[in-house]
Amino acid sequence: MTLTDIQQRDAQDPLRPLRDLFDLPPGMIYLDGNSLGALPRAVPARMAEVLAREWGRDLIQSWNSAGWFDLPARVGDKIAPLIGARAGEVVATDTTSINLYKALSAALNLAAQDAPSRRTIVSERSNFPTDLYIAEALCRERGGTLKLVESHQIAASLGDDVAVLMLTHVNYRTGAMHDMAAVTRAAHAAGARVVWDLAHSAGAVPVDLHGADADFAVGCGYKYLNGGPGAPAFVWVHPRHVDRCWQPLAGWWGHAAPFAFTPDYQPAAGITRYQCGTQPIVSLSALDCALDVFAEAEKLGGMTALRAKSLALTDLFIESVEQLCPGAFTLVTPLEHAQRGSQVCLTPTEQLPAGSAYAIVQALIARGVVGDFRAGDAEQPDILRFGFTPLYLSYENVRLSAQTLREVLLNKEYELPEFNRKRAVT
Ligand SMILES: Cc1ncc(COP(=O)(O)O)c(C=O)c1O
Ligand SMILES: Nc1c(O)cccc1C(=O)C[C@H](N)C(=O)O
Repeated sequence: MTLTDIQQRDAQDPLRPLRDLFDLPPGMIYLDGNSLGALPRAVPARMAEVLAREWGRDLIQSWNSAGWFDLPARVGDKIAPLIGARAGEVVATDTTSINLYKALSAALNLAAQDAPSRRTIVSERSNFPTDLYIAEALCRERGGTLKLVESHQIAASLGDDVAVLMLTHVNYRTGAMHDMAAVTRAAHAAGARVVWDLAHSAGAVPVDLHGADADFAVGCGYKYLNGGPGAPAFVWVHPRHVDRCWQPLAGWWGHAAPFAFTPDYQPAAGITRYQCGTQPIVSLSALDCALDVFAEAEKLGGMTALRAKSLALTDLFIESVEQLCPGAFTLVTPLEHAQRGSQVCLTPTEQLPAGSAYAIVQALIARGVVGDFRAGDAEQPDILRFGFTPLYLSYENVRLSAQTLREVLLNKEYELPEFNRKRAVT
């Protein structure tokens, strides 16, 4: 595809107006919205209002007058249509790790009621570590077993000991996406329930939790939902399960009558019981405001249009890297659209020095193309990871990123010492 073709595609892009809703540094091509979403332009003014008026002037009254107390549910209602949930079924609260603890624990509680011999949690070895750590801790606490398998072994691993299958919909290192409906169907047929981590899906790919008949889901607020660093996460539980048991962090925000201050715990009906304690209202307000971008996106075709553009962007990046950096990288992300999230991951071939992935990413960042690096081990290769947020990226951005990658390789910039110094966050 020529530059003129690419520019024509941008000119015809129906989602083009959405880019103006973001405040991105001039000259930067931001390919890391899968780790920390960009700042929506409306957020700073909203934050100033929250600080000056809601906190500064109205103080304690804002719990009622500014609706602070209901904010987790209101933000949840904005997330619900992006993940195929209904109004009143989602709360924005706590972190993904904490919500996972609550959801997994509740799923184990359901199994303890329905089929007490089922005490195993199955997950993928390549799942994001926090998911595995939380599952491991829960199993230690409750005497269950965590069984880790490869992707192709999931169906075969669902024996009659399995209570829960815990999966991340889009893998953080490879960008590979599960068929949520098919996997959920297989798990249910085997007598297990499924907890889905939507960290790399919510706001990036269409998700239909009800359509897939999922059981539990959690996800991040700071990635494709653009809620800002440390933004609250979210949790959803299917209505058939939600009132059947407590979740373990039964704090007062999940009580049926929190201001009755009774000594005993009575869980609130529905997803409210998945709240624990006082929420970070300033952060929640930023996420609340950031989600308005998706209301604008809805007018232009919503998640279906965003998905079409995301696939076109990742296709163009894959094609451009093949053309401009021939033989330099192996594609880690699946080529098949149905199996691809909204990111492209590459690993260097033997054409490049071993261990050069980190330095290549740093050299790209120095040139204004921001992706990230994920370390590998004996089984998994080092990875250059590029997230493509269709809300604010253009086709020209994509071509320019591949051209910049070519220049980094031609100039051997990965050899420079300043790009080989490892920082704490990669
Ligand atoms: C799949 C997945 N789950 C969870 C998390 C993060 O969880 P938390 O928000 O608790 O740090 C991430 C990324 O940080 C992730 O990629
Ligand atoms: N959650 C993060 C953090 O607290 C600091 C730095 C990066 C992150 C990330 O989002 C990592 C991310 N989940 C990943 O997919 O690698």
